Amino acid sequence: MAVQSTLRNSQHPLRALVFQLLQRCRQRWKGTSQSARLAATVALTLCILSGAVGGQTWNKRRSEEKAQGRRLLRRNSGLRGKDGSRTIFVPYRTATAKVVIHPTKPTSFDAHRRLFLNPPRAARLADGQTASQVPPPNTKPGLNIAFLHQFLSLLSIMIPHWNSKESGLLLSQGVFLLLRTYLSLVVTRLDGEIVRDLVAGNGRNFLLGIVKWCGIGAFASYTNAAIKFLQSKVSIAFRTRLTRYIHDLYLHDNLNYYKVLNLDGGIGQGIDQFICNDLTLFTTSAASLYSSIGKPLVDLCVFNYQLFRSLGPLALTGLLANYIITASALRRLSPPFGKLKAVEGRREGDFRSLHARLIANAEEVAFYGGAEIEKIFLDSGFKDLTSWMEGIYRLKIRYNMLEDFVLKYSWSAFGYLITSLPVFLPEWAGLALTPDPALPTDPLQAEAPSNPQHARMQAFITNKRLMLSLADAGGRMMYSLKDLSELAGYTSRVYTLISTLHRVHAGAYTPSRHTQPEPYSLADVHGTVQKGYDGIRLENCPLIAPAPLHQLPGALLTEPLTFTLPAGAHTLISGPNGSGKSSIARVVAGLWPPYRGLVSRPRNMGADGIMLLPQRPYLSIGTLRDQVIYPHSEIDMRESGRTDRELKSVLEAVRLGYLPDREGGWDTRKEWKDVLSGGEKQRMAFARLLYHEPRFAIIDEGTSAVSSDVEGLLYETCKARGITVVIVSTRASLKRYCDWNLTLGVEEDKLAEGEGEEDDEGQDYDSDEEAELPGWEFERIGTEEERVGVEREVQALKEKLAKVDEWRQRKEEIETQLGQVWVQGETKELEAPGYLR
Ligand SMILES: Nc1ncnc2c1ncn2[C@@H]1O[C@H](COP(=O)(O)OP(=O)(O)OP(=O)(O)O)[C@@H](O)[C@H]1O
Repeated sequence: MAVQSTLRNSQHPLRALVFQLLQRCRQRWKGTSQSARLAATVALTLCILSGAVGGQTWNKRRSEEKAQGRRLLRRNSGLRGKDGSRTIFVPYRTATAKVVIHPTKPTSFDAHRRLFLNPPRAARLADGQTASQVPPPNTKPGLNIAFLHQFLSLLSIMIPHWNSKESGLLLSQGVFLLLRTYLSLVVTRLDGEIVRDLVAGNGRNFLLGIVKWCGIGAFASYTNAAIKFLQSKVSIAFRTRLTRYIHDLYLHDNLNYYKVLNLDGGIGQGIDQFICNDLTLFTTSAASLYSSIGKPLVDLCVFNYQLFRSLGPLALTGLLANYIITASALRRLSPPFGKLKAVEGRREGDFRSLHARLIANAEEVAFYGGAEIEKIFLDSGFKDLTSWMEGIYRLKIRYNMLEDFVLKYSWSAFGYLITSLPVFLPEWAGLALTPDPALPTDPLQAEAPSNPQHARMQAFITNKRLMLSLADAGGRMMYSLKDLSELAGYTSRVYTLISTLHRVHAGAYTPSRHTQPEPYSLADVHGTVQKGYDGIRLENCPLIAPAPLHQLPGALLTEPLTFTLPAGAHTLISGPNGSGKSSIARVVAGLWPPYRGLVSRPRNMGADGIMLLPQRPYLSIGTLRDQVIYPHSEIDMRESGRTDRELKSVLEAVRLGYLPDREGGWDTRKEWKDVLSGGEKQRMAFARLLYHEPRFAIIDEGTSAVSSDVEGLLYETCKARGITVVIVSTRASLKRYCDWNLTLGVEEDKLAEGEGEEDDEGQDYDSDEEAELPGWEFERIGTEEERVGVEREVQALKEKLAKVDEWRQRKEEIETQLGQVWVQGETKELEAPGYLR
């Protein structure tokens, strides 16, 4: 009995609890009166009845919802709630599943901005100066305070309230994790008992032990499966929260999706890699962290305690010293996994964007036959990625060798040493040597082995298993440290994405203290945008093409513009290529910031406001109907009371009335950008214009691929529907549809002729720097001056035409003279010229 483990002395707490509860219920039932039992029966009957009625109502509502879901799914549509939420239906197995999406509240963005744009000084680590660079570029992803801050900031998005779904999932996972540790303990004890009974030749107890083993095994398997399931659920829940948050911020009305790529430039072009890949890796890693660190931590505490009881304080001290020494050695020798993972993510993103580029421009590349060169680009992108990954694997070899040796072999050798303590040094062994008389007697105690050999065997097996479990827990803990470093890398990527989006959203481009912003950089924006003006107005507004990175200065394109377009002032914006015509549309749409001056425009985009048709026609995914009503969805269309019949008349107005029949109806889904021709795409853009009927429309080269007979019809139809058109084009012939002409890129000398006139309008051309810039002219089409000019031109042409007969006669004379020379040559060969002789 000297080395008998005390594990067998403690009563099963679960068994005791169940027993106690059953006892209490039995006593209560016996003590209740007849009337109380009657009341309970009536209450139970009522419960069953109301449950049945409720169930029926629920079932009816559910089948109605299912039918509605199927209908809406077919139409690519959904429902909109009063609180701004959207209910959509997605295919799920053979039916549909209802998904309610609540938009992120603006106040949540405001609350989070502090976390993402102004982290505590300690969390910035490398650079406390640069406020607009969060995290600063030289902060290395790794296990440091910055990581803690970044992770907690992301956690506040992933678990917004203590009573959210994610907290519930984590709690249930925690319960299962504890249960698994408890079951491991039970298995450990059972293992010792089975071996003991086997060695003692106690067949009945041995078989009983095997049956118990199988029962516990089944339960443990369920527990393991439940833990994995809950881990995946947590990962998906985290990903859903973060993805929706990022989508709300990215696709905000503030046009962050354009600005983050074209103005900020902080995260390059690979934002899709951040959202689709890095976010998944981060959430998977974060969800597994809970079980991969939580479980070993609990195991370590419980198993250490059991070993302490079994093997004594010396063993515990040895174990703890072993952990501390090996953990610090591994940490010191481990490569910077966080940083390596972050760079790998960026290279993956670069490679992915090369493919995305090829997909988007497949036709153009095919026309040029550019497969070879594109392959070189792709191969070199892939080479960059693989050479980086090979570097990581090379670094890992050394570390994995060390890790394997330490965690598998040196730890088990150490374990044998520890478990041998009671054998070789019984006086150092644990509390098992002095059984506590106060402990309740185990029912199996009676069967405790009387043979010290068997007892020693049992204790050894139990302790060995405990040591193995402990080594396993410790090993997992060490592996988790590596996972933690990788998580730091993913965290840094996701945090960088969200902080950049917040920076773009808030326009937080303040220069660092004691420094001046670069002129015309994003920190030097002083213009004003006035929304709600019934027209388009620019006042002293220079056109500046932003630099690809927000710290750099932008490029001035023209002198400051001043013009006003009220309703009905149809205008042509013309000028040479690259003079900044489309840039005016960008400034008005809010894509580019107003660096100086004032920009006024209607408040709404679309109906009763302003609409801009881009130079490259865009066709969205979805049905044919979705192409006409874009950017409306079918929900918006139905809510505004529009019908398919109206859509048909809109298509007829742009000479596309044949499309619904040709394509098989309004609900047909196709890759429309490949189905429609260039001219059809442009006419579809006009169909959208006629559907939305804005007050103002800026049409950028909107009819360059449309046949000339339809071109006039499109503009005239727009004007007839009360849309004020602003045509951006290099073709002066479009003047005929306009009343005003804004010409950009006007030569300096031509501008000088009208300088006095411009000065009267109060424009400022004094600056030497600005005087070198191309100028502009804004004039009315069809003025007296222009009419006289055109008449003079016509007169000149008439005079030239009158001379045509005279010139024709002269031409004939010359031809006759030349013919004579040739006739001479027919009879007698012409002599060679003198210089050849
Ligand atoms: N996103 C951008 N970032 C930086 N510069 C840009 C950007 N977009 C355009 N530019 C530059 O701004 C200048 C004006 O471009 P814009 O597209 O307004 O010219 P445009 O007059 O419309 O030309 P085109 O007649 O060829 O369409 C060009 O030199 C162009 O290189």
